[in-house]
Amino acid sequence: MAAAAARTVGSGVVLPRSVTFVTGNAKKLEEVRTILGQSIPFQSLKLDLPELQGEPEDISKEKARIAAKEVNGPVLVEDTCLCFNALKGLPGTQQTYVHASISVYVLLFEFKWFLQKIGHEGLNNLLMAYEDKTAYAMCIFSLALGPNAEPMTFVGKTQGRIVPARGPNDFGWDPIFQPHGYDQTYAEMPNEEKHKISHRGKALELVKLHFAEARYTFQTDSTT
Ligand SMILES: O=c1nc[nH]c2c1ncn2[C@H]1C[C@H](O)[C@@H](COP(=O)(O)OP(=O)(O)OP(=O)(O)O)O1
Ligand SMILES: [Mg+2]
Repeated sequence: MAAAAARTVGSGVVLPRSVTFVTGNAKKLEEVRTILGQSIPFQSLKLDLPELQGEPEDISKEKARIAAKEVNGPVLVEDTCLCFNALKGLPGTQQTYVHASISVYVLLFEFKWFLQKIGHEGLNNLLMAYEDKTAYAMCIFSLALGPNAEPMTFVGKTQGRIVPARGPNDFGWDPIFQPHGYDQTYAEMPNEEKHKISHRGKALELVKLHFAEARYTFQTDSTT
């Protein structure tokens, strides 16, 4: 996971200032604020980072590199994707992965544009011909301690399935994702419930753990 983590664990590394969480997505920021609470001092910056392509982990790391240069300081970014386990030959997707040993294709969407284009119903329709409606939500946070530091990544995954939309429509594909073991969609769940089991909640637990171990201190602590 974190290449630089070993170097920082227990060392109390001094950072020039608190970490900036960079995102253009207000709902993400709201969730990150709620989940992190007072555990990590951070400020936020609204910046539309480029929608990159490639392996999810590389996308997230590259976002962090770009953001760290912009901010010229420590940054945290994240990239989220929804991955359908059994969907072949979808036109126009960015990535097609062969999954494990069985030749099931996993399609990774950049949902920002995809969801906007075809909507919740469209996403359900894509799976109409397939028995396998399973999917997973994946969130990859990248932490770069500065513009020249190699980003560390923290991955959270939640398994579930794609269902016809239920619940409030105020965050992306929340209404069509029903996590395994629950009879509610993300959108129907109370926020605290979602955060306990969500891709973002899990990834942020790892981020918190890293901060607890690394014991960063900040030269100018501009906690907002
Ligand atoms: O928990 C979530 N529940 C439902 N939908 C979600 C969630 N998390 C991200 N999403 C949506 C937002 C965007 O349509 C796409 C991810 O794209 P992604 O590039 O990571 O987000 P973004 O461009 O909106 O913000 P950013 O500036 O941080 O890149 O999935
Ligand atoms: Mg984005």
